[in-house]
Amino acid sequence: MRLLKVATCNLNQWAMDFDCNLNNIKESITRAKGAGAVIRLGPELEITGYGCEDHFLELDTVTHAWECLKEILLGDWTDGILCSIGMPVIKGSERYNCQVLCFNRKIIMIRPKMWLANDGNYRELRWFTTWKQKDHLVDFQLPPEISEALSQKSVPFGYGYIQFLDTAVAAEVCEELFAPMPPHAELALNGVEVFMNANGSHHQLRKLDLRLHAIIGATHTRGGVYMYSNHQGCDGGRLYFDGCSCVVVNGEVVAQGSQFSLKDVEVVVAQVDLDAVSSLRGSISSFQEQASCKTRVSSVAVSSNLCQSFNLKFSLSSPLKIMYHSPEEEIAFGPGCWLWDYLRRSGASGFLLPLSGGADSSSVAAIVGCMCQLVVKEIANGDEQVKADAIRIGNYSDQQFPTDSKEFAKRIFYTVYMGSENSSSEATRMRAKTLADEIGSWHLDVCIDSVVSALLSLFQALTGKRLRYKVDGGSNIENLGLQNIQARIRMVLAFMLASLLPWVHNKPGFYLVLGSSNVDEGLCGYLTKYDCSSADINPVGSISKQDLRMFLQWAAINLGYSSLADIEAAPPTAELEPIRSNHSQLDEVDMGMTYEELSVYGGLPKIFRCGPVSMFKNLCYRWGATLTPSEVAVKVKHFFKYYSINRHKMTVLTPSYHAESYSPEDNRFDHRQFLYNSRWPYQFRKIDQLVKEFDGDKVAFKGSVGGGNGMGVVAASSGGDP
Ligand SMILES: Nc1ncnc2c1ncn2[C@@H]1O[C@H](COP(=O)(O)OP(=O)(O)OC[C@H]2O[C@@H]([n+]3cccc(C(=O)O)c3)[C@H](O)[C@@H]2O)[C@@H](O)[C@H]1O
Ligand SMILES: Nc1ncnc2c1ncn2[C@@H]1O[C@H](COP(=O)(O)OP(=O)(O)OP(=O)(O)O)[C@@H](O)[C@H]1O
Ligand SMILES: NC(=O)CC[C@H](N)C(=O)O
Repeated sequence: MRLLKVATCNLNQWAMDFDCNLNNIKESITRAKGAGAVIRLGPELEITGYGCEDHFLELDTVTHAWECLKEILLGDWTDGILCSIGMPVIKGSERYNCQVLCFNRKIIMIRPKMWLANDGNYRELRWFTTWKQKDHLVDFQLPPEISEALSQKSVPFGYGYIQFLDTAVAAEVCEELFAPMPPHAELALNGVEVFMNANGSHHQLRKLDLRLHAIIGATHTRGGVYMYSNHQGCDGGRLYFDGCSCVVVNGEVVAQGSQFSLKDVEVVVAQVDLDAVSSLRGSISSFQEQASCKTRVSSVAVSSNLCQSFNLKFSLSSPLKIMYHSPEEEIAFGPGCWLWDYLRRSGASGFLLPLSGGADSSSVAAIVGCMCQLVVKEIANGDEQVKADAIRIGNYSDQQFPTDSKEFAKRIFYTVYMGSENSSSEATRMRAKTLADEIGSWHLDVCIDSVVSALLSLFQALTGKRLRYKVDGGSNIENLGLQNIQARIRMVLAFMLASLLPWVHNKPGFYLVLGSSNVDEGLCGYLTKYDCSSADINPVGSISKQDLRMFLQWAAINLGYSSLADIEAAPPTAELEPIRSNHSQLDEVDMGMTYEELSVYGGLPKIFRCGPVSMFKNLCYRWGATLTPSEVAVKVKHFFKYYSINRHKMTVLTPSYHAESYSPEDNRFDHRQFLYNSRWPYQFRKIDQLVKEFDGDKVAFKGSVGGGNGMGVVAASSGGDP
């Protein structure tokens, strides 16, 4: 037997905070060594933080990374343990995203990333170059101060592996795992038994499965020990890196770290037998055949052993049942942990939320409540960092600290119901108050009518015109104007209260304003620009209404906020128009589309890259059992009209937690123009031609393809005629 103890970790790094990052790295190595591990893997670009973005273009960033690495190498951290440390490295004039492999106070090899992540949220090619010289390792001259301090002039740089006396170990950097031809296949044929994958991978609802499938697939049929390390937390942007560092042996998970946590450092250790890898490989004839004619990959020899031989002090890690969170839990814990990092790092003293008693703002309130519950639980588990942060944010004195989530919420969370004559239905007012009581927030109930009427009087004095709602005989313009005044006043009041309420209550600092518009409203623009959707941050901005409603049902039971069940059951309404016996304002009626339809529309342009015409064709298949092509055409045109006239609103969307692959967020994710010809003359004409062709025959497009979410199957090959 060749027994090996390995450690990987989740680290909560913060882009550009070198002290924080270095401390976490040192702590993780200390814990890995304490557990007896001989390999320690850390996440991608862990010294700088993954999300430094254009700071990577600054030479300072790379210099500071070397300074931190020097500090690690000058101490005893790497004694007897192979450490993979992620950082940027400049070689000649190019900058590479690297795993620096260190052992016994020396750098053994530098492995630059060969396939960069450059889609969706990722744009690594803006800062890094891919390493292309796959066939040999080159000599890298260490920067003079490093070289002097380590008494080491140069180090092998490039694609290759480290050959120890008793095993071979290689790095595979994040995206490389997901590439069509991942390096681990060739490395396995070259005898590499242990793979170290450093990641910067973000949370997205229902995504973990894809990641684990790739890791399991990497070693299932070709054998190997696959170590995966990821960041965990908000490192300064919209993404939440969702940990899940793990170790997989021959396709089975034997150690798995948490996906969501408030911890700064979590070390995951596994004890494995490398003979299980060689034995599996020896039993697969095709592996043997391909290995016998492999392309040789370069290696660096290290004359040390990593493994122990058979002994009874060493137990082997057994295969685990993989831990998956439900999507509802993902919504509670991902945004909850992201909010905590944001709060503790922003210097704010809490959050303020305009709480309407509707589904969206109530979801945000529940997520803050969940955050408070997580904080109290983590303190009870003995986490000193969370305790110190909570004492500072909650302004506790005399050795006090949070022990009850409602008491903690009272200190750090204001909720404000801002009723107007249209929204003061007793039902929504009471829903907001009951929920606030359940969560424990400091709740205020304000009437904004006097401010609204002051503005209307000013307008009348200025123009001589008095505005009327449509139900009172006013025009569309008046109707919208009246709604938007209320909506925007709420935003102004929210910011005023967030900055001044702490002063009123003798608390230090300021509160962050939370927004709560959801992804569907963003897509079709059903929100007032610069209203309460304009806040400091928004934890649900890329979550669909459908998912939020599921979350509310779950949270009513699992977070103990039972009033959320009533909130979920109420029909969504903006409550900006007067309620009359023959008129009440409902979102879906106002928008001319349902939230269910919006969830479908959302996926087609972004995930499946459909323009209006292929969206029409795909929906003919999906909805053909119940709608004629001309009815589908009307819906598609309606969506694209509102999508395009309101796209400008996405440019000022409040920074939101990224949770969905169809987020329309314009700043970092879904890059599109914001001035459109909203008549789409060319595309709509094409749709009309198709409608004429098919409606003429009265062909019903029966047999919706795919089922399930139904958008994938046909859309992926978009363009096929129905
Ligand atoms: N192409 C363009 N590029 C840049 N900016 C452009 C623009 N076109 C208009 N604009 C600007 O946008 C303005 C129009 O947008 P906006 O002021 O939002 O107003 P608008 O989109 O006309 O109305 C807001 C809509 O949101 C609905 N709503 C529903 C539920 C809740 C809430 C709520 O807020 O609570 C609102 C409300 O019923 C209404 O349908 C224009 O006055 C102009 O300033
Ligand atoms: N009466 C109110 N009191 C406090 N805040 C409000 C009120 N009405 C609206 N808001 C705030 O403005 C945001 C946008 O209002 P809108 O009517 O579009 O609600 P929504 O997006 O359907 O959200 P919700 O489901 O929370 O009502 C709300 O999420 C809420 O934060
Ligand atoms: N940093 C990366 O290479 C990201 C890889 C991949 N797109 C992920 O989300 O995991």
